[in-house]
Amino acid sequence: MLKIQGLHKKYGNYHALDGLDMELKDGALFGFVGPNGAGKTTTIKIMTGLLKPDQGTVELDGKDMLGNTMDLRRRIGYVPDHFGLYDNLKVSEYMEFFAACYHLEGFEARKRARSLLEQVGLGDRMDAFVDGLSRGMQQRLCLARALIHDPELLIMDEPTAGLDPRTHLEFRQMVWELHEQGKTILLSSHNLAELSELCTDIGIIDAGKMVLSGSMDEIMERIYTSKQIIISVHDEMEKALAFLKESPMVRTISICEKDIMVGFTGDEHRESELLKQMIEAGIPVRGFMREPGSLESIFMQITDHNEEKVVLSYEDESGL
Ligand SMILES: Nc1ncnc2c1ncn2[C@@H]1O[C@H](COP(=O)(O)OP(=O)(O)OP(=O)(O)O)[C@@H](O)[C@H]1O
Repeated sequence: MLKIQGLHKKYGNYHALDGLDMELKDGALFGFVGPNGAGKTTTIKIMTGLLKPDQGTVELDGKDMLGNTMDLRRRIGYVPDHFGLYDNLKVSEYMEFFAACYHLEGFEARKRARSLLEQVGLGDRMDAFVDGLSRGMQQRLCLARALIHDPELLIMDEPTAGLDPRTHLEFRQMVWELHEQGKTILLSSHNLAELSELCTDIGIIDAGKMVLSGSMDEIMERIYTSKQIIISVHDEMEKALAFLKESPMVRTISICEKDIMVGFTGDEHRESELLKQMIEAGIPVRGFMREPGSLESIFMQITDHNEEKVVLSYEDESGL
């Protein structure tokens, strides 16, 4: 649906986006994750036509959008990180104001506003003033506003920042329902754990570049296979090493104290095959396990610039 290629954006001498590529598939619930200052908001502002990049393309269904921001805005609903609400309006007036921006007026506008407000749980707040709403309610109002023109793609920048746990949970439920109803959704956050439970796809941005992206299943598989297998054998170390060198799925072998660390490209099934073959070859295996690791630990490694980037080196080698 949305394809971004080679985005560059500088603020003065600071390179906020440095050749960012990104693809958002039709129907995806995409988690756009990165540490503070990684370039999420800058990317989102370019996607929504609010900021011009120095270089790069943004296409929606194969059509260039940078020169066609009116079309872009018709097809996208945007919830910014700062709500920018008009405090002195009533909730219903606020919704009707935005409906009018999309040429929706009168009965149709009121009907659509009421239906959206009910959907986000603000049906009983039509006559309340916007500035009297709690932060969670203002967030939901912003969401209703972003849906007023029934956009195909909904983009939300850090939507859960500052929400208490209960409101947070309700918000996630709402996002999930919108996704079930067929909306393509992009949510940004610096909290990977939060998005990994909700999203179908994840893109991790760091220092203005997309460093890892794909469906949750693909990413979990990559993470799993990027972890080494730790094998310990009773004596017979040489025999074990000779065997492993011949195994086609073994990518790297190193020795750490008495353990053999094996970079292995196979899945869980292949992993148990390897163990079986080692035992059948008469190697006295005492221990055999994958290194523990999680999406969160990989995120920390990717975004900690002092550490080796495990997933990236794996990606480079495997060509995935
Ligand atoms: N208008 C601006 N002028 C100068 N620098 C800017 C401007 N907007 C953003 N930046 C800088 O560009 C970098 C990327 O900012 P951006 O807001 O896109 O990151 P982000 O990933 O959304 O961060 P956060 O999670 O903190 O909101 C940051 O270092 C930020 O300080």
